[in-house]
Amino acid sequence: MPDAPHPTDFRLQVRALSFAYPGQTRRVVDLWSQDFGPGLVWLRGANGTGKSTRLKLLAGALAPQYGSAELQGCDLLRQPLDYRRQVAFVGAEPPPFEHLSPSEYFGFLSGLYPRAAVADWQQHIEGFGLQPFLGQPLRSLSTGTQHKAALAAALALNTPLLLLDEPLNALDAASLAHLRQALARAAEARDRLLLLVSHEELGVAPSACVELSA
Ligand SMILES: Nc1ncnc2c1ncn2[C@@H]1O[C@H](COP(=O)(O)OP(=O)(O)OP(=O)(O)O)[C@@H](O)[C@H]1O
Repeated sequence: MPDAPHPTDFRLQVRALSFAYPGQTRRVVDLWSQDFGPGLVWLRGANGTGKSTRLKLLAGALAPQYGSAELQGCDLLRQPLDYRRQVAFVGAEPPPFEHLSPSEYFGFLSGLYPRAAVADWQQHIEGFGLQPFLGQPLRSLSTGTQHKAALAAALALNTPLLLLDEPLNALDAASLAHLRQALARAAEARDRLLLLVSHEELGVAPSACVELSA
């Protein structure tokens, strides 16, 4: 008889998720079904295979025309607030709320996400060298510094699902080393998933790779 699932086990089920951008007939994501367990999963594929679009769909930032996803028993479409409280996403765009400083940005988000941890935020501030920028509006910071602030905040929210789009891009050596430590920890986790898209080598062993074909 199979073991009963452990209460902390992680589960994301994607079912027939389908999406075409407005005004286009071609579906960039077409009936995508996939089961994900915990750890660090690398979503790979050639340019234009819809990797970024898939992360945005799973983040709830784009609405699918068909299909859905279930995260820890919460349905993306039927329970959107409960679902989104379990997801953090860092895309290619600068973080929203550009008038806020990194400290205010994390303070705002930590009120929305139940597992956000100030101690983790401080550890990522240090790892990404963000101390000098904590009080400055995000919009006044360089693109790389904004990206690091977004990564630090997303990592410190400790959501069951963390989605990162090209997180290694444009990072200085010390920040890259810090992010790689975080990726290595994510690969060991049993109660959460870090799903990432990267054209760069990760520098750590992922738990699994998902290869998309054109
Ligand atoms: N906002 C948008 N409006 C219309 N089409 C879009 C939009 N964003 C992406 N696309 C199109 O959707 C397709 C998939 O794009 P997406 O960025 O998801 O692919 P990707 O696999 O992440 O690509 P890459 O490896 O180049 O980053 C592409 O053909 C792209 O031109």
